[in-house]
Amino acid sequence: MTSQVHEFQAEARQLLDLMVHSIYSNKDSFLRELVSNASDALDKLRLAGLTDKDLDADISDLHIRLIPDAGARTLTVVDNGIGMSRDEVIGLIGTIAKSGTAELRRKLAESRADGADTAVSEELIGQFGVGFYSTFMVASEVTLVTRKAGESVGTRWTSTGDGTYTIDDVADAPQGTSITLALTAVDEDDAVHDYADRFVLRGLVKKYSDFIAWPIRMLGEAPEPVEPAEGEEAVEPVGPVDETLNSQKALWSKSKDEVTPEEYADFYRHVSHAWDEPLETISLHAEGTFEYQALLFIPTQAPFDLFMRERASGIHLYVKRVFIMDDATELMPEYLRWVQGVVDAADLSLNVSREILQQDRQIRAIRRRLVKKVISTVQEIADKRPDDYRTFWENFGRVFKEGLVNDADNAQAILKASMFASTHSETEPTRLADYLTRMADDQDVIYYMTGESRAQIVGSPHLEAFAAKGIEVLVLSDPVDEVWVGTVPEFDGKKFVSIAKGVVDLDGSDDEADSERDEAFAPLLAWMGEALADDVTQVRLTSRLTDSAACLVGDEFSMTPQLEKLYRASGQEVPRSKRILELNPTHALVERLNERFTASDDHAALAPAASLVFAAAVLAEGGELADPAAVAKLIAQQVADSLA
Ligand SMILES: Nc1ncnc2c1ncn2[C@@H]1O[C@H](COP(=O)(O)OP(=O)(O)OP(=O)(O)O)[C@@H](O)[C@H]1O
Repeated sequence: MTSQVHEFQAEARQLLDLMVHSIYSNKDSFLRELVSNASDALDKLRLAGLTDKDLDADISDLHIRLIPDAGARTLTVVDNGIGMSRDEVIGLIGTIAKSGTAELRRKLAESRADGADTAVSEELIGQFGVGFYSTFMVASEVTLVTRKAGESVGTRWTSTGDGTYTIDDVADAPQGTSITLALTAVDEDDAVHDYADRFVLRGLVKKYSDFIAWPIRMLGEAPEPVEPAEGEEAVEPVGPVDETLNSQKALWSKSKDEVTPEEYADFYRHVSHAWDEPLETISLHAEGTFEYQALLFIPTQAPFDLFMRERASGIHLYVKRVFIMDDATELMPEYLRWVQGVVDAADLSLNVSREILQQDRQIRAIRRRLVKKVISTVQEIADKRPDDYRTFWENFGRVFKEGLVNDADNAQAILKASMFASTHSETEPTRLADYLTRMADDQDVIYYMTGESRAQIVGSPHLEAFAAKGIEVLVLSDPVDEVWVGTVPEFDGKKFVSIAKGVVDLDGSDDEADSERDEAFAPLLAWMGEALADDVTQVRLTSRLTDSAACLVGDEFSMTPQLEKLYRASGQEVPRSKRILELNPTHALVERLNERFTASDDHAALAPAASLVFAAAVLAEGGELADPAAVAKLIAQQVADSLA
């Protein structure tokens, strides 16, 4: 195929544009990205070499090489790794194939609207990770030459970072990938350093990529020619010597006090392809039956694709320092999918397959231990670093809570490390332990209400008497909350009780007065139960209301309307369940209804009022009316009558 000019995909073009005009403060990071990609490519080739005996590729001396050229002002980063086919180059480099692209597009549009101010672009780069494109922060033109292991023809890709790139075939490309940057002018004020300078490169590799497992080599400066001493023969000039710039030490095999926080942070960015700082680093060295080392990170920022179905695990699996796979989902449950890092197991085969991993006893044991460690670390952050914990919770809380549904064994530990909005404070969520300390002596359960939003829950009539009596109620408005409250019965021996279900007795009952009142209302309640039989199972009195006339409650085991809605949204058939209509006997509307009911036998005349009481209860909790038009008609009629 001949030379072809292609256009970048729209998102890729916008991202590139952001890079070319970058005000991102850390320009040096382009090198970390290139080395990281090269290292991944070497990992992949070694693995392919181990598993595919027929692969025609040389894996004898896998390495990365930096070739600075001060005269030409270029820097070339070469690896002899897996390389890319022509289609892969177009697919991987010309487009952003990552999930979360829609989100990226939205953010890019926002950043344009804001005139791409620094904060937006830093945040965007931090969350999305721009990888290869970061080269355009320091290069006016980038040329990539690559040949995939096992293929005979290579590909050249060139772009100046405007809207297009050029693709050519290259007959004699060496296996692997070489990326040449035509460097822009040095601008110390803008943090663009001299990337053709060996001294600068040595420093950057040491700083960002020291732990990379493959050697990163560079030819040193040619030694000054030695003048022969008088009478001696001229010394043969020696060429420059190859240096290895990194120590190649696997950070996960070191103990925590041997590694600096910066080294951990750079390693985190390498494994996660993220650009933020780790919020916490967990290092585990297990000996005994199953020997393994793990180095895990809790990120500061949530990645774009946290909620995408196809998001893989962030755990890289190694066996005795050999990279095996970068998405070992078997090692971390889905609700901890934001954990990034490395697990290096000593006793697995290098050829281990996914199927084997799924059944492996050792993997299961490691996973159990890692899960407990991650949860206890979250709890420690919660106990000791409230600000960091808030950051964590805002980013990952909703996902973390999925564990309450999926990991019964750890549910109590997850609850302990979680926080929940409550009526105690509008802005500050509460830990459950704190809720317990605020409970009155005679309260022995934890009250909660689920709903679609805080506003809807707090405005619902069910909460009235709780608010009036100052009883704290958890305000649970994430979809996952609807589900976990059905599976986790209690915390610390205290039952979770929905204030929208079952019977509530908050008026400190005076039994005699109650039974008189019940008698007085009984005929009305029975009649209303029949009149509204299509919509409710029963009509009864309640003490949970103070201002409203009526509300709807489920029985203790029924689904909430929100949960029904969630099921329907996920395509499952659920019958619309009827609930109980509760009336507030101290409300004028209910009192008058009863007076009219007892005064006349023409009960049918009260049917519209009964229907409206029910409709108002549905609306008050933010629900949807089955027949809004009919209700609107009823209202019009009743208002007209009252104005007559
Ligand atoms: N040196 C290389 N050898 C082989 N493939 C490469 C190389 N550099 C990049 N690639 C391929 O191109 C893809 C895109 O690279 P890029 O750096 O843009 O993103 P990334 O590394 O996948 O993720 P991130 O943007 O989060 O860093 C890589 O995933 C890899 O498949």
